[in-house]
Amino acid sequence: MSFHTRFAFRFSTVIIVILAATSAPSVFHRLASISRQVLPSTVKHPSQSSTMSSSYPKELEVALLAVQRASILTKQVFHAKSKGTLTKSDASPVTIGDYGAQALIISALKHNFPSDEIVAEEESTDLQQDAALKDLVWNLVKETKLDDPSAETTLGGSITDAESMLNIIDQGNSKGGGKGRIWTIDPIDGTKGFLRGGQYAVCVALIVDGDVKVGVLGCPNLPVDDSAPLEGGIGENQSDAEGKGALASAVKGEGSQSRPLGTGKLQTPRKISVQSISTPSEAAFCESVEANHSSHGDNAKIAKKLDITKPSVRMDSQAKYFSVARGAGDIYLRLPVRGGNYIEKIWDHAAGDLITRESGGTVTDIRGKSLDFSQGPLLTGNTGVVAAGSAIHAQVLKVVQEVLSVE
Ligand SMILES: Nc1ncnc2c1ncn2[C@@H]1O[C@H](COP(=O)(O)O)[C@@H](OP(=O)(O)O)[C@H]1O
Ligand SMILES: [Mg+2]
Ligand SMILES: [Mg+2]
Ligand SMILES: [Mg+2]
Repeated sequence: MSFHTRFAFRFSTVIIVILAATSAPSVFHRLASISRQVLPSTVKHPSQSSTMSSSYPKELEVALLAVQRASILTKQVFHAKSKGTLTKSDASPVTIGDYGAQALIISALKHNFPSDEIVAEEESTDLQQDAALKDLVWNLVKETKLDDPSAETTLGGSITDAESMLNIIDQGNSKGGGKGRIWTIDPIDGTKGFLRGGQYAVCVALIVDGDVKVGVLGCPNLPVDDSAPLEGGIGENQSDAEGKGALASAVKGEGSQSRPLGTGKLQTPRKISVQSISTPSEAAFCESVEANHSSHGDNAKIAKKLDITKPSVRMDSQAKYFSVARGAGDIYLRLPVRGGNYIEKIWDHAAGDLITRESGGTVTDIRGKSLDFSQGPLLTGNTGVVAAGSAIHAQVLKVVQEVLSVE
């Protein structure tokens, strides 16, 4: 790094620390006031909520609270001018928000379920080599708390110092697989969306013997209102202003729910379900903003063949799964880019896949196979994703296969 680059970086580091310190109270205040205005009914304590009847009550409660707490951290970074961005070896971005959220989530999971394994997206190597960035992440992590002390006690696992934080980030290094209890974490899914002020999601799922049992998605920039129309555009005007911030969850066999994201006690959840359209021509469909993550051209051909007239809605992250699951969108296509050989990662899909299926949707790859989370960190057995309401999925898949010439 040249002296000038180093100076510029240090300078931006100082600015972000100041911004984080000065903006945090107002962000908290604003969030508290949002939850008072929009969310009148709060549950008394998470353990008394509807998570009680679940077959994974503790797992669901901890995952919900962990996502909620990590989202407080990501929202602070979202509002900061400089987000402490590094470029990883695969040329993708990672920010102090990704590292901080991962540290907080892993500490809660390890505290509550010490023998479970974790497959998480980030690792601390780049952070170890950058003391300024590490301090920045540590400052965020140590300051971020839910505003309900009993929820903080439930999460537990407070991190003592920056070095332990690095160690905790790297506890998400399990190789995954088809045996035992494995959590998968995407601390910020849609980092590119996060950086450009669009949609992003904090994602946690529990996989047991290869099968997703619990899924939670925190989407700070999605509307609280499940019936709000899908927002288009690439997201410059998407934000976590009043009325935004939604938390989706599902437990296998028990349906799926949405609730306001909040900052402390879990809010009362509502059941969600896909929209009951029976013909794809009425569908609203969503796709990645990034053209190299999913083939926009093939999506357009498929939409045309299905007589879909509404323009596709482009949004980043697993917010797409959540949108289909609550009936705001109807179809999410993630089609392999021609000539590419990308293999999808489990943390980009586990929570969204379960939430969509538990909402009455069907999720397969382009061959009609269910997503297989038992193969390690990668979805090596699958190509692409076709998610839609069960009533229209077969018709959509047929056209996907025609357009992509899938045998
Ligand atoms: N060439 C590629 N094809 C498909 N997905 C890709 C990709 N490169 C990166 N991704 C994944 O796409 C995710 C974002 O998805 P979307 O485009 O739906 O927002 C990224 O998650 P992260 O942002 O967590 O890194 C990343 O894992
Ligand atoms: Mg990433
Ligand atoms: Mg991701
Ligand atoms: Mg990510």
